Amino acid sequence: MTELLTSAQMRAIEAAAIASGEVTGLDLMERAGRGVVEAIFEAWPELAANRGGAAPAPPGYLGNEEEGGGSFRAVVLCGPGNNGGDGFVVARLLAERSWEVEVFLYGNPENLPPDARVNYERWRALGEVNPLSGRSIDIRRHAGAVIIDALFGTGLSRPLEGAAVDVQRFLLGLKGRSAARKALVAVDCPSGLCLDSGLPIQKGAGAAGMYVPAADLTVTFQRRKLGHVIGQGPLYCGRVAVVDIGLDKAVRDAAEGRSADAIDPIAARAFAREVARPNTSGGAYYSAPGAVGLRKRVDLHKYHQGHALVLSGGPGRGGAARLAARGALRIGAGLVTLVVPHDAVAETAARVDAIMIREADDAAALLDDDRVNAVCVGPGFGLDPRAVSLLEAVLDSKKRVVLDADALTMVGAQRHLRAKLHGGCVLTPHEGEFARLSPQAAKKLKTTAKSGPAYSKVDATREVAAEFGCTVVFKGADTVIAHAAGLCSVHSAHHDRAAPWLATAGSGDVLAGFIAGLLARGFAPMQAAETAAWLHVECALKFGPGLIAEDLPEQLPAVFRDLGL
Ligand SMILES: NC(=O)C1=CN([C@@H]2O[C@H](COP(=O)(O)OP(=O)(O)OC[C@H]3O[C@@H](n4cnc5c(N)ncnc54)[C@H](O)[C@@H]3O)[C@@H](O)[C@H]2O)[C@@H](O)CC1
Ligand SMILES: [K+]
Repeated sequence: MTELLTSAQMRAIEAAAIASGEVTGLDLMERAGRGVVEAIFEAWPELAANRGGAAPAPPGYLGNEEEGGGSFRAVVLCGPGNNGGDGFVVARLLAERSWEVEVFLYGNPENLPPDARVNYERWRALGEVNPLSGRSIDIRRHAGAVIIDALFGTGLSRPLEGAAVDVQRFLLGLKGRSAARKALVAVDCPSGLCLDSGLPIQKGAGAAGMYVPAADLTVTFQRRKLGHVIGQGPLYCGRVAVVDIGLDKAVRDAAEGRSADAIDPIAARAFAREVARPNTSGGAYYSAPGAVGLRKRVDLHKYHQGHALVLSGGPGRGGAARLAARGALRIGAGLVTLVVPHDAVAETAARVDAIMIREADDAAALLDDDRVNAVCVGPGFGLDPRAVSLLEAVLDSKKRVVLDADALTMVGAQRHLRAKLHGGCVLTPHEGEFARLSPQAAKKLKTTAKSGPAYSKVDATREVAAEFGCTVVFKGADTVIAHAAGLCSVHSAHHDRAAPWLATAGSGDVLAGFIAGLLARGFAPMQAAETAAWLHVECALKFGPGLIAEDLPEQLPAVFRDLGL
């Protein structure tokens, strides 16, 4: 798990590091610019060929063809703040490697903040700075160039205007004509994108994302920001490289609440974390939540691995619950029982073997049984009065429960059910279900952001988790998981974890079953949700294209083997 920072958190961490005397702003800017250059060479090794990166470059000239190349070209677009400052560093470092570098500045050099100003002057010793305008960048002259977007980073607070918009349009015009430019590299983020939400900051609705050209590579510093992994961020950012600028300790101190006064306010707000490979060590034992991991202890029999109930709908509607039950069993619950209405028993019995079946009339007795320690309710469940009273009984039992699909619809519509939610509940809405749970939060999320930081999926998920007092898993390619107390994780299924074929009927039912199975095994709700979200994508990646929901639980054995279980 690594921290995902907001812009304010990053600023405070930088400020605290500078205030501590450990580092100066100029050092950080130099490391940032150097990191961008190194990330470019890592992404396109052929670009590192100029001078082989070895000989110190003589300053004061550009594009010396005789000095071993000099044919690489960069256009650096610098903005009015420290993001622009990073751009001047990049320009200098590339020029020192004999690149032809052309630099444009949006704004008045007199108004640059001090560190950016220093780097502006250092660049001026090497080359010119042109005022930025849409026309100033000639598409033909810059064919084949690497374009560095250093206009705005974490400081973006309002929509782009004037020449900045012209330039964005120009860059967008290049889209699809890959021969025209070598690459678009964004410093910290593609300018116009809000790094707290992954949403473009823009003037009007309808123009969604119009002025944020998608980068091929985004180079950010120390940690990914939320905007890199949620909303439209992953689409705009391209590949994201994270460069160490020496603030690792400062980030960890802040996240763990060890910081000096300057960072206290952010330590109080929980840091968001990125969901990573789950912990596989330790025993999972349902009576001892906390000491958990995916590895099963050899000395425990099936009752010690928990017993999950999955509530099913009526005849012809049990497929979703069966998928969830299969998921719960495969992920390691010791026992899984499908609870089905009387008239659906025969149909269900014809479809399952290792999963037990009980009639819905027995639900009360099952919910009274202490060995039953997790419930999954919602997939294919129905919305009729029988469903409502069963859901009520489940919530009254205070057992850990995953609420999905129809259960979310009922909770969204009925206040008295909502009042029964508790800390052991995990809600797993997709976008439509989320809007039923909280129309206000969904509306805010859909409103065009005219100023930064924009309201984000993390804000929305945290808000609903706090309001309902439970864990909320807001699904999507960016899955956000929030705990009532504010703890929050993001699982971003993009780039090397992109699994678009997960968007298939029943895949959410399997996820609900995975979470229920892990709850049965003794995982705490937040941990069950994080681990299930990771494994769900892992199963999809393992199977690949052509996946249908039934395939997901069947990939778990191979995934577990890969984890060394
Ligand atoms: N502070 C530091 O020590 C470091 C900062 N770094 C860089 O600095 C960036 C943040 O710098 P800044 O805080 O100066 O912010 P930016 O450079 O992102 O933005 C500059 C300024 O532009 C103004 N602005 C915002 N939206 C605008 C708009 N639409 N049109 C015109 N002006 C607008 C704001 O006043 C903002 O302060 C990071 O993204 C990163 O690239 C890195 O160099 C690492 C070290
Ligand atoms: K930028």
